[in-house]
Amino acid sequence: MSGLRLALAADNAGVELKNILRDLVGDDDRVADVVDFGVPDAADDRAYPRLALTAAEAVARGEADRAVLVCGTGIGMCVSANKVEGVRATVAHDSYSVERSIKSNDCQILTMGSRVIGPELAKRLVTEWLGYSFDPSSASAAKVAHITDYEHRNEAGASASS
Ligand SMILES: O=C[C@H](O)[C@H](O)COP(=O)(O)O
Repeated sequence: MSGLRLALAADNAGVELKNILRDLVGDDDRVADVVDFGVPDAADDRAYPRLALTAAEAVARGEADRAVLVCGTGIGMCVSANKVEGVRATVAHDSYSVERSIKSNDCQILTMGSRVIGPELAKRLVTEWLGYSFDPSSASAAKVAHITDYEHRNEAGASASS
């Protein structure tokens, strides 16, 4: 895959790792553009949902193809981003989960916890993550479509069992 437009965001717990990852992806030929939604440094204490929702909305609008979001655990960023319609976000700190988040689940957003993972492993995982793409002709596609269908039906008041 080439020409990815990436969004990045972090709260003050994750900003140091986010900035390290920004340098990494900025040097990656597979990345066409990087938008950093902040925070710029640890003095900025905006809460993680504000950063996550801003970045996830950019993904939902198609302004970014994918995003990497960092907080202390990755959990708050993940929970927040998943509230945005059309977004599939996951926290992942291991190689297999990172791979399957794309190949099985077509997740556009990877979240990480700076208090969970070290910078070198995080850099390696993001480098791997950039190399994966979802195959819309795979058996996984219908499963992901079920999620999307639910979102659309839920707008109309349907239930998960319908
Ligand atoms: O999931 C939340 C993040 O880890 C955040 O960086 C820290 O949140 P807290 O201050 O509420 O623990």
